[in-house]
Amino acid sequence: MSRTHAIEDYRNFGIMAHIDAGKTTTTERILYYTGKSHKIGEVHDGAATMDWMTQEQERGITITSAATTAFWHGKRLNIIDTPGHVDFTIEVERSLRVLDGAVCVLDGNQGVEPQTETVWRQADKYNVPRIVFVNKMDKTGADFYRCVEMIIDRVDGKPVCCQLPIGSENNFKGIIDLVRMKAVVWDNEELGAKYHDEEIPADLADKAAEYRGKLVEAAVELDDDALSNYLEGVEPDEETLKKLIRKAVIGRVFNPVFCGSAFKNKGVQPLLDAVCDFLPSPIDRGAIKGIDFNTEEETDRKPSDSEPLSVLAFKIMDDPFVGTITFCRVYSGKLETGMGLLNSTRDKRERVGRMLLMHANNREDIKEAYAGDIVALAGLKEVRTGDTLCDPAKPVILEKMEFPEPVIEIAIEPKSKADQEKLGIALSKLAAEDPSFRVSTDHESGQTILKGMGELHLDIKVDILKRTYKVDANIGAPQVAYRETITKKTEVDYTHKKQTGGTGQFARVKFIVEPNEVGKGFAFESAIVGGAVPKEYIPGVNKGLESVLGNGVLAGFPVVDVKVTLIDGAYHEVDSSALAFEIASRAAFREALQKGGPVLLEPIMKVEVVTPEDYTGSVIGDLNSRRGQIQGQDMRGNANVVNAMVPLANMFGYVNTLRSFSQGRATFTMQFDHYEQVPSNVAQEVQAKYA
Ligand SMILES: Nc1nc2c(ncn2[C@@H]2O[C@H](COP(=O)(O)OP(=O)(O)OP(=O)(O)O)[C@@H](O)[C@H]2O)c(=O)[nH]1
Repeated sequence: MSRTHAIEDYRNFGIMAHIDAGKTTTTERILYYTGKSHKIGEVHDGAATMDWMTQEQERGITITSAATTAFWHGKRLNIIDTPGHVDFTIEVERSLRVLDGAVCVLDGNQGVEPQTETVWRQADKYNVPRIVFVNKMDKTGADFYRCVEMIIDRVDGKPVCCQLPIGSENNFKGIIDLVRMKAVVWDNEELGAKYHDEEIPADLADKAAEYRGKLVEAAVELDDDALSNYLEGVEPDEETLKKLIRKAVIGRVFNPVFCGSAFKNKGVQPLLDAVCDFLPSPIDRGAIKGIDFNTEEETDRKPSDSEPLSVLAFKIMDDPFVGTITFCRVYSGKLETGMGLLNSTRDKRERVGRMLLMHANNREDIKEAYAGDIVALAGLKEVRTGDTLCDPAKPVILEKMEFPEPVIEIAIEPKSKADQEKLGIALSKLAAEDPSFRVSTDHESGQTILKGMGELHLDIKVDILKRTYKVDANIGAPQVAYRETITKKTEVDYTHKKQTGGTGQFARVKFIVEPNEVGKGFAFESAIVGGAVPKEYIPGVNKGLESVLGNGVLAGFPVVDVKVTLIDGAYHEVDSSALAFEIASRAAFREALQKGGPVLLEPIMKVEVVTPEDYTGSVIGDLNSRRGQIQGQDMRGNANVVNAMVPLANMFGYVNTLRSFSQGRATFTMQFDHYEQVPSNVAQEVQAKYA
């Protein structure tokens, strides 16, 4: 066996969108037209091929990213489904890492929505080239040109139209292809599989000429020859124009815009052509950066089969038939079944057992995979999302992923010993799959605490625990993940002395404890000169300090952004030990936190409410009563958009409140923004509740 497609003919791409913009429907159509899926699974039937898990189907949102391989006009497409819900941004980031390009799907009526903004910015962060598909052109109120404007206003994108819609709402018939200057019209049969070229309708000729002009002007900027020809009145031919657009996308100079209606089966095939023509191949993306496992020096891996093997695990899933499967992207080299690998992130050996290629409705066992491929490996022992797998003889660690801190937590109490065991196994699997989901044990109560990015995120985990793993448990109410810090610099001098029969314990430490920069966490430094505290006791000091970090003095929340400097101390030849220093440091640190003006910090969420004008007053009044700070208001179409910063503590159950006073017409999204000091009256309540 060898490669079926040259690496230049690969398109690893994702579809990103705000919830409900039509990602799943568009993906379904793509799979149908590429011939791998024989029945279109409508989302409202809950049968969409990309929606794998029951939980997702019931909720109608795509939670997990699955990767599917399809073929179109000689190109090999790996479609990586990215979830749109705000609680799962981590999944979006994770898939963005392994994409070479993306299609950003907009709802033609809603345009750029809050979550579109979020994923757009994430795509900026990972330098992902993208094209835009304005979907739902058949929907009442759909407005292609407004969507294009919103790409500029909302996300500072550079939209350039490559198509224009013909008709809209019920009369949406097809598109004008501005590259070929042809109309493309769909026949209403075979689910839109048939379509044909026509001349551009006379009433749209001027508009088409105007937008063609804009497209050509933007494109010729990318090439001196094309520009000078253009200035002399010679337009680029079709092939040249396509090349220039491709260059613009890959260099992230502008974002070509396409349109259609996935649901009404129009526009998807030209979108696939655009994916092939304009999105980058792995070669266009170049080498991936990494760190040499042995020398820790920077290195890279070129997208080539002849380079040493490097593979990134980006998604772990439990599959009912195969067990745990790990979705991986091969960046360089050749991967074969039976091969021994190094998980360089964890310094653990693995063996490639089964290797699968996922198609829309079947999975194919394969023996070999090449640079650029996205495959699923079954039976790996200990791989987590973000780990690198590589050739043990040429080990490399590819870029590490960063994950935000969870802001919400719930306690879970298994009902029986058997449930306790099932819970343990299930939690370790869930945590491996999703690094934004954490598990810890409460110091005092001994309860198991689940931590996540939002209410829905944890809801879904609990659902999986109960249904997939059959864990019977009591679940506590969701709680805010508070933190503690200090506001003042203090000095403490503490001596631990104990005489018990024979040898005693003696240790003295003197610390300066002060606020650290926000977000910098905890820092410890020893400024001891001379031998006031011998080196061998420093680890004891550190251990003592760290033992306090998980359990602050106000209400037992984690302590953050504190800096401790050891400036002096004393020891005793016989009675001192690391343990004595640990005890002294622990007590000293607690004393310093008490004296340092301790405060509680709470997560503040960025909230955006979209509401019909009639309810704007109630929305604002309600947000104010939730300690919200209104940041601004503006109009989107005929709806009012209210932006606010609101403490997470006051956002529980907001979805129901909003729904009831707006008759279900207002919607909202929120995401974590920053931690902020809790006002003192509220802090007292929190302390009373937790302390
Ligand atoms: N009118 C119209 N409705 C569409 C179109 N595309 C999708 N829809 C509908 O919009 C709803 C959401 O579509 P999905 O494909 O599930 O959207 P999604 O972006 O995958 O949603 P999540 O997976 O929940 O993020 C469904 O009811 C679709 O039938 C379209 O082109 N026109």
